[in-house]
Amino acid sequence: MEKLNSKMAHIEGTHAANRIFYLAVPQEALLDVALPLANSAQTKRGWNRIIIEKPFGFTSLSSQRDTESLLSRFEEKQIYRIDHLLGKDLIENLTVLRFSNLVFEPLWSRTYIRNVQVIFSEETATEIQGRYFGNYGIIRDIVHSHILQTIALFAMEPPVSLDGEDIRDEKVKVLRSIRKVDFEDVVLGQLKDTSSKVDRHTKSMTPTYFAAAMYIDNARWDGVPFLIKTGMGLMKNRAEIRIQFRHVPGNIYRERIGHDIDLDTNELVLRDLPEEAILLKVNNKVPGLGLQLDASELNLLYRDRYDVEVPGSYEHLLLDVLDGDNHLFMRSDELAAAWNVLAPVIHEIDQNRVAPELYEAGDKGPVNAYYLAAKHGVRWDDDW
Ligand SMILES: O=C1O[C@H](COP(=O)(O)O)[C@@H](O)[C@H](O)[C@H]1O
Repeated sequence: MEKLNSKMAHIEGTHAANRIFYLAVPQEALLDVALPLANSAQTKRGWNRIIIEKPFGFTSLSSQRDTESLLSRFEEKQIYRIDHLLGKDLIENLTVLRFSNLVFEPLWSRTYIRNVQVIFSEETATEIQGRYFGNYGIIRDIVHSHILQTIALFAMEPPVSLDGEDIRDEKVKVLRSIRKVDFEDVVLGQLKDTSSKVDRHTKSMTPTYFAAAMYIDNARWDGVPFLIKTGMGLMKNRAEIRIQFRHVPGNIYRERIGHDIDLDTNELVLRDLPEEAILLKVNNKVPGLGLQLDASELNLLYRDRYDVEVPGSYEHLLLDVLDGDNHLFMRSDELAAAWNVLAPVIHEIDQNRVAPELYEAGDKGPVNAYYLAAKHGVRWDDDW
């Protein structure tokens, strides 16, 4: 680190200079790199920021130890825990849509929302063959940061401003309000594969699929199920948030809808994959004589609306680091709160060697996820 410091000082010359250190190192090596760096490689002629790649700890305890050590050498505002999936436009749009349109924010609560679904699935299964995923699994890799941060941004109260700390203050309140997940409301899956590498992980029982029902115990979200499902090696790449609204009370068109009323409540879909779009399902009169209703969608397909190249999510987040905008990066208290949500689930899995349900590559994932959703009054809509 001293050599690194001299080398950088040589490049910087006599100019004022800021430094960003980007650490994509195994979690076990984090402190071995970060602490000497803090001692010997920081510039005194500008600011220093440190980017840390996930996973953010292996257990709640190891994460807490890492955080304490990091905070003994760095200030909180220097630390950027990066999860590139949070750099997707879908995530930023979540708050833009909600807080800059009058038509959404008044509906954003238990009064009008029946359930929320957060879905992230990937076709690829290559990642799970690597050492990292094989050891960490989908809960630490995707749920801990990506899914919980998405829920926090979705469910938070309006922040005082767009300042990173104001947004983080609201996110942490949501994370701290998530009820302890009931293990009955968890489905674990593992990709069935006959190749030797994956077979090794099959024996390790690392989950490659996770579905759960979560509840946020606060005044805004009391009783609203947040259904999450995420997995690798599934039938399609899919990243979306689906918001299903309640039934229209005393709907005078009930008879005209013609089929299952459950299918015909309004639904808002914010989608990143397979392609970026915002969809709103509304009931509409079928053209022609008579009065028959049909569920159609108002469709904002990005590729039709915008002729721009969407920057990669790393580009977005690295620019945020340069700008000192930390709202999409987990603060230490958010990290601890996220561990509090998931640590009991991870503990239960490890303690009782809970066997995941096996599923075929290219399939929809464990059938139990469908029972789980039904138990909470949700039907996964795989087609719309
Ligand atoms: O962070 C992660 O993201 C990738 C997916 O990233 P994308 O940019 O290809 O959408 C995922 O495969 C990996 O498991 C996870 O750690």
